[in-house]
Amino acid sequence: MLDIDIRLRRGRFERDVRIVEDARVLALAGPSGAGKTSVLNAIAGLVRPVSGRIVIDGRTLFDSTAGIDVPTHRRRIGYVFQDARLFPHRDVRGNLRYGRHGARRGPETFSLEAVVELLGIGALLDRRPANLSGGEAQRVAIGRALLSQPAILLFDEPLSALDQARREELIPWLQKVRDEVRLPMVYVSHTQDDVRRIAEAVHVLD
Ligand SMILES: Nc1ncnc2c1ncn2[C@@H]1O[C@H](COP(=O)(O)OP(=O)(O)OP(=O)(O)O)[C@@H](O)[C@H]1O
Repeated sequence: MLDIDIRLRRGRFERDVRIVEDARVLALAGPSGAGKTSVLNAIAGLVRPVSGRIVIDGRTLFDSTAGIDVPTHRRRIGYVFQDARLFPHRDVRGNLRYGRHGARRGPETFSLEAVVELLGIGALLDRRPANLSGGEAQRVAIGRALLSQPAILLFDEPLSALDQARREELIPWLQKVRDEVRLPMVYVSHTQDDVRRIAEAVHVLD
């Protein structure tokens, strides 16, 4: 599913990362500063590796030898961050619709109705982000990512800004997304508990 062999450089940080993994849902673990976010950003096309290749689900996104560097907007990435990063001036419906801007023309895999149903956010559609709990905001952020019709979902510590109760609330939704959308997922986390409950395999960057 994931075939990554890259050299990363971020300022003075430099390391080789090699991940060859068949599992559909992979967790990336490891200490702070190990390069987890940099790997996600390299997959998303936001950080350019010095060299190497990134192949996901048979699709080559980057290959320095072959001169391939697919632009970010063509990579079909759904990215969910620590904080939901919703637009404060738009209601939930408006935030979800924004996800479609990034979508390619063509058949829609994830419709607004299906995403609202999947994430249980129908009652929130007219609310502004300021009136959502952290967990609700993350569900909307996941919905927005799905509406961009991604081929892969990237999660960068989606629980880490939430308190324990909200984490417990969000995990079943993440499991539902994992089981129902069947996309490749790369899930970065510091904590073993959510890794164990969400991922099929773990790759440790140390
Ligand atoms: N734009 C940048 N310029 C210089 N150095 C950077 C930049 N971005 C990241 N780094 C450095 O690259 C290294 C890896 O950072 P990265 O954020 O990928 O690690 P991480 O494993 O995700 O860490 P954390 O768990 O703390 O989020 C760190 O040493 C960081 O300081």
